[in-house]
Amino acid sequence: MEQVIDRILLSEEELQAKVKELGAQISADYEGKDLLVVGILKGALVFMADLIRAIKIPVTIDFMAVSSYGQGAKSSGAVRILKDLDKAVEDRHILIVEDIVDTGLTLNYLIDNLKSRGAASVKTCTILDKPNRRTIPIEPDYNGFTIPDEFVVGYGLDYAEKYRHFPFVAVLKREVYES
Ligand SMILES: O=P(O)(O)OC[C@H]1O[C@H](OP(=O)(O)OP(=O)(O)O)[C@H](O)[C@@H]1O
Ligand code: HPA
Ligand SMILES: [Mg+2]
Repeated sequence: MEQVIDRILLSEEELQAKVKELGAQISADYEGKDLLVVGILKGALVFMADLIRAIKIPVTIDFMAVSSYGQGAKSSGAVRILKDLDKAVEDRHILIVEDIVDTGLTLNYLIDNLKSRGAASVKTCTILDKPNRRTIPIEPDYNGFTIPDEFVVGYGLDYAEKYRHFPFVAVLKREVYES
């Protein structure tokens, strides 16, 4: 299994400590507000599960699934909604939870989409940020780690749907996705 890994970038311990910090910050910022946490499937699954347990105020959760990467390591450029929210979000404070902001395409699309539905506010939280790859100038409101421009897997992130279950974040060997 580990033959596909070039190196571990973030250990399980580092990730868990950062999630606790983010949860505390979000709990303080949204104190007294009605917060809807929206996880973006599938990548955000693992981070979302940890983050909501680190948030100490009442929240409700929902999910969307969008896809721009498909099977490969490159974005196709177009965002598609594969699964929409269950309920209307008018007048709700929304926190979008992502695993990574890369080109910014997905997050930019989601922010516009949810604002156009009349949300009271839309903020974003990601565990990883890869700013060198940005094509749309957008910054997450809450970010765990800024990482270099390398393809990473684990903690929810996949390559061709594999490796999401690694409890750490690792750089994939180039030969895995360039072969
Ligand atoms: O900033 P961007 O360039 O838009 O890239 C980030 C998005 O790409 C990945 O999703 P993907 O389409 O691979 O779906 P997945 O979450 O199911 O893996 C990732 O989970 C983010 O949602
Ligand atoms: O580095 C990455 N790894 C996995 N999925 C991704 N989606 C955008 N960037 C990445
Ligand atoms: Mg993916």
